[in-house]
Amino acid sequence: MDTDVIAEVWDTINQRMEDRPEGSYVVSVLTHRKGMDKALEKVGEETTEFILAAKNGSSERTVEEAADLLFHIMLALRASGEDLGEVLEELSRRRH
Ligand SMILES: N=c1c2ncn([C@@H]3O[C@H](COP(=O)(O)OP(=O)(O)OP(=O)(O)O)[C@@H](O)[C@H]3O)c2ncn1[C@@H]1O[C@H](COP(=O)(O)O)[C@@H](O)[C@H]1O
Repeated sequence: MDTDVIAEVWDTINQRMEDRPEGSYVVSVLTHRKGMDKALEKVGEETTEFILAAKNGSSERTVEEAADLLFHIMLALRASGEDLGEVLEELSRRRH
């Protein structure tokens, strides 16, 4: 399982906010006029889509929607000024 991809995507999100390249989805969400609400709105949408996919029993859609949800949670974390590393450490502390 490639767990490094989470850290890599987080780094890309931070890099996009430094470089602000044209056409970047990350930049479009994180600089939206609605501010953090845009990222939170996307988390809400993707949560609903994930629930529907899981309830419908579609394996492919469930995987895709879970990826969308995880990604948008990362964007919302960044919009909140939180560090993904702290979340991963919290998860790590809960292991028993
Ligand atoms: N993982 C993702 C990722 N997952 C989903 N998305 C985008 O999220 C958007 C929203 O998905 P929706 O399901 O809501 O689809 P939609 O029909 O386009 O809906 P709306 O955006 O119009 O509301 C889509 O445009 C997808 O392209 C992503 N965009 C970027 N990434 C990662 O972020 C990195 C930086 O992306 P850029 O900022 O675009 O360079 C990429 O290299 C990827 O690693």
